[in-house]
Amino acid sequence: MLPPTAPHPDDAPSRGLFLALEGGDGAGKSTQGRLLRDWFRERGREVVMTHEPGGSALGTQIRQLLLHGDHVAPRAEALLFAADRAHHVETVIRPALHRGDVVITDRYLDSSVAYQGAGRDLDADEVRSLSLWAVQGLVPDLTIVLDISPELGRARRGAVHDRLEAEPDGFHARVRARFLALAAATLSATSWWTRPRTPTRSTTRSWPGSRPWWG
Ligand SMILES: Nc1ncnc2c1ncn2[C@@H]1O[C@H](COP(=O)(O)OP(=O)(O)O)[C@@H](O)[C@H]1O
Ligand SMILES: Cc1cn([C@H]2C[C@H](O)[C@@H](COP(=O)(O)OP(=O)(O)O)O2)c(=O)[nH]c1=O
Repeated sequence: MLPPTAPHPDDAPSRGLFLALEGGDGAGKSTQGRLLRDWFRERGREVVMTHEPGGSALGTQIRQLLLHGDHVAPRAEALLFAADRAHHVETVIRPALHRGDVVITDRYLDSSVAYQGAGRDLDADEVRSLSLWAVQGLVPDLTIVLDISPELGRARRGAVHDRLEAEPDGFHARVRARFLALAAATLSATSWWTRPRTPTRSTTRSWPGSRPWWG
């Protein structure tokens, strides 16, 4: 496992707010992200809405390889998601937080733990520490996990499937179980040493229709 890296000097407590939306495919992350963005904008905050994989120009190319290319070996897959995340944090997320903006990302580190660490046959702790190394310990102030069953997720997505979405329901069931376990472990075990004052919190709530989950 990779050793912990020193916190990045830009991650001072005075920076912006970093929120991550996580969950299975079709859980409603984009929908809730837009509602959250509007909520903050109505209150005068600058909001950067972004996503992984592909939240940067380089990331767009990595996304193509990951989601629409041929077979990718599981370890190569984990490294490519981590590379996308490293570049995304360095060029998009950290500068926005430094300006004091609210950053809302559709997927972040927990997606790698769930998809590569539980969906694939990789060690989840190793996958987490790979990503923590890639982002120099930057964890969200709040992670919101939206829960969905593999069956409902598939029904919502319709006929179009990328390489990960095309995995069988058993894969998505393992991913779901890991997301729920991450949400249950309200304070992530790794966040306290990276940024003790702003630990990652996770929660699960169901919500009716397309209302915001906090409404
Ligand atoms: N609460 C909800 N109830 C029913 N359908 C929803 C709900 N939230 C989102 N949807 C629909 O499900 C589909 C996937 O939603 P989306 O927000 O794109 O999910 P994700 O970003 O997690 O893949 C979309 O067609 C969206 O309109
Ligand atoms: C960020 C991330 C995503 N993924 C997967 C989850 C999704 O199946 C896929 C793409 O993300 P997704 O949010 O579904 O993108 P979109 O809604 O635009 O299609 O990548 C991982 O396997 N590991 C990761 O670290």
